[in-house]
Amino acid sequence: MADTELAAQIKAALAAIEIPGGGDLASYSGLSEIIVTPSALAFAIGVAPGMEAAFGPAREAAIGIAQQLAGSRKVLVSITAEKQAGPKFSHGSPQPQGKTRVQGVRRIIAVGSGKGGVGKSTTSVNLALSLAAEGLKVGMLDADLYGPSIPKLLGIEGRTALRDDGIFQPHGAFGLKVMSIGSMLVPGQAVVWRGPMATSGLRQLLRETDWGDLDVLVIDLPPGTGDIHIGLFQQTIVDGVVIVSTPQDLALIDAQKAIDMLRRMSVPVLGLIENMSYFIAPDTGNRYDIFGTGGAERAAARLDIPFLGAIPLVMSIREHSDAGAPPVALLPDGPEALAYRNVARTLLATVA
Ligand SMILES: Nc1ncnc2c1ncn2[C@@H]1O[C@H](COP(=O)(O)OP(=O)(O)OP(=O)(O)O)[C@@H](O)[C@H]1O
Repeated sequence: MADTELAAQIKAALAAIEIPGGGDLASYSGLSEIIVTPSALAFAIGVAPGMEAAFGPAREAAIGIAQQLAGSRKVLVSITAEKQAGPKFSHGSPQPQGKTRVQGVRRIIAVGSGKGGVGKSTTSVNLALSLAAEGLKVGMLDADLYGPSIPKLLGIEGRTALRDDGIFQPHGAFGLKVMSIGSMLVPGQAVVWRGPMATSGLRQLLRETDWGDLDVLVIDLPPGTGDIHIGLFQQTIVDGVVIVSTPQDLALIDAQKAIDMLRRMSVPVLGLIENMSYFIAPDTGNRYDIFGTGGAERAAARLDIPFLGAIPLVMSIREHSDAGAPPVALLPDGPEALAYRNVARTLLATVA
């Protein structure tokens, strides 16, 4: 059956569910679009603030109905309270309420960047592997719902992450426990989740994954500052965020914006990593500071945050990463891996 047909069939079946205040779920204006992917089915029920609990039974019934029709797909049905007026962050989002920890996860370190393409995901993966090399139990969550690249970087693309009881079973990759929205998509498929639905999709990935017992969960955030960041920081205790930047000024200006948001939301900024900092010539091994030196370090000092280190621009990082063999796993004692591992050690010293 085509995805659109299945979505229509589920919507029709939701007419059997009564909602608080009268009426049925199928014709309720707060019902989002029903999204069907090869291995997941997701929709959200938007409710007025304070009505979340009242809609609980309708959500349960919707999950039951959707699951019957969805086959082996993982069903995600979220209740999202509409935004209410209140003190504004950059996006006019609600004030943070109770933040909680994720079961079994001792620390969460998120990796962000001011803009896309600075190598945030590559850095996240190698940072997570470097923390594991220090003897920690490490998990990795790809929160970049709009461009999940972790499955590709860790060589788990195209593998679904499901378990019978509806709880996600993370993938094992190079000793990491890994979960990504990308595990539910076919390669190249765009994610159409937006706004509150993306936020609650991420919440489910975070909370409904069997992480077991982790010392650290590294979260690869989307670039910039958006609903996903705000939702995560409002609901979850994040021990700190590491910002990845390239040496160019423009990228640093964007990084400053991200740091500003974190400060406004009282999320600790653990430090700045300068990626693609200098170029190592593959033939001679000579170092070239193609963007000048020390830009990120000076920016870190100006922003009063730790400078965690610099990662060189090396062709082999790109080639190996894009082939699903991250340098820290492939050659843990190679020069590229050592650059990441030094950053991880500095980070651990900073956190300690
Ligand atoms: N230090 C590096 N040396 C060489 N290439 C790198 C380095 N870091 C990242 N790259 C390459 O740069 C490209 C972008 O990296 P990556 O996908 O990690 O960026 P990103 O900031 O996460 O991007 P997006 O915003 O799209 O998620 C990739 O092809 C990656 O292999």
